[in-house]
Amino acid sequence: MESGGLLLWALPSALLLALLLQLSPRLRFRAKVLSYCALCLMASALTAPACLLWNGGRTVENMRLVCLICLCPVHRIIKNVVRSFKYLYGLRFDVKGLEHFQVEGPCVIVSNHQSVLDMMGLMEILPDRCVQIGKRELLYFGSVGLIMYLGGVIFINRKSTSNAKSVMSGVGQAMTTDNVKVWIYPEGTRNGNGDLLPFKKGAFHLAIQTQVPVIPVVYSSFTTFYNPEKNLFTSGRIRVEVLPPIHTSGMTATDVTELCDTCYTTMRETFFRLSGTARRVNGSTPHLAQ
Ligand SMILES: CCCCCCCC/C=C\CCCCCCCC(=O)SCCNC(=O)CCNC(=O)[C@H](O)C(C)(C)COP(=O)(O)OP(=O)(O)OC[C@H]1O[C@@H](n2cnc3c(N)ncnc32)[C@H](O)[C@@H]1OP(=O)(O)O
Ligand SMILES: CCCCCCCCCCCCCCCC(=O)OC[C@@H](O)COP(=O)(O)O
Repeated sequence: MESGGLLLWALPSALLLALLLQLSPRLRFRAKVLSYCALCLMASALTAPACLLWNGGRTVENMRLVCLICLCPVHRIIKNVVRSFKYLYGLRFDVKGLEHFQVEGPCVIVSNHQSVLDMMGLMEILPDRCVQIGKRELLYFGSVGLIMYLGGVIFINRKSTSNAKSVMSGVGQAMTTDNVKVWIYPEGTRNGNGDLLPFKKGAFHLAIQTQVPVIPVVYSSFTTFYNPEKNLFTSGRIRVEVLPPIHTSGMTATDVTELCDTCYTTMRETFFRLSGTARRVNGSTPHLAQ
């Protein structure tokens, strides 16, 4: 019989999979990360048509759509969908300093970047009218690329500094004319080793060129609950702090390095404080040591 045959195969296969997952921590870790990717892909595929229908294309307004599903007046679809993921993975965010986002007009937000899980931390506190800078390759991640495109993410080619610089100077103009905030990960890549990488300078050039404040945001280290080397992915608590804005009015291109160093030092100290880790053995600051 059809259903009998199905049961004959499906049941032992499911049991075997459960046993394998139980036996192999690596497999368990991979399965959990894969489930996160699949969730992102699926949620994006379901959300993209709503964004397209509502606003007819790419706009920062997609971040604050009326939620058609629950009919709440000011729900922001992408933000709220991603915010719900944390319950599935048992993650909690303790956020401090949200009042610092209350600046008039545009600003550059800089934060540390540890893993793909950062998307949850980003959406947890994302202010209105804020777009992110992302690597161009993300555009090709299927429906996730599409939802990022629709949400207004600005894609840069990291391999070409001149291309990235010209894209970012276009961003500067849009920021002031359209009153848009920009979120940048100044480390330029993910880094989960319990410290910050040296900062790239694009974010600080942008802030000075447009004379807007820089607002640093720091997420505590994920290493206690998420560590690919140790196949660790459990529930956990993330401390988040939005730091006071650093104003750039009057600064010129010669101040970029100093602004970058100030942000780096402040964020690194905050990172260690939030993570409950002491400074690295000799307390060296790789960025300043270069
Ligand atoms: C509904 C369900 C949905 C579920 C799914 C979830 C969807 C969620 C939706 C939406 C969330 C989206 C989230 C996206 C997240 C993406 C994350 C990433 O992809 S992170 C990687 C890419 N981001 C960056 O790389 C930015 C930071 N990078 C920079 O700013 C760099 O500075 C860059 C690329 C512009 C250049 O990088 P260089 O590697 O060449 O290094 P340098 O040292 O910074 O620059 C070289 C020289 O050029 C000067 N320079 C840089 N920028 C300049 C400028 N604008 N003007 C003049 N000079 C500049 C610098 O001063 C430096 O010169 P001197 O060494 O100081 O002499
Ligand atoms: C159809 C093809 C499907 C391919 C797999 C889809 C995987 C979906 C993953 C969803 C993750 C959500 C967004 C991730 C953003 C992110 O964190 O990207 C990493 C980059 O910032 C830094 O890149 P890197 O230099 O590689 O560290």
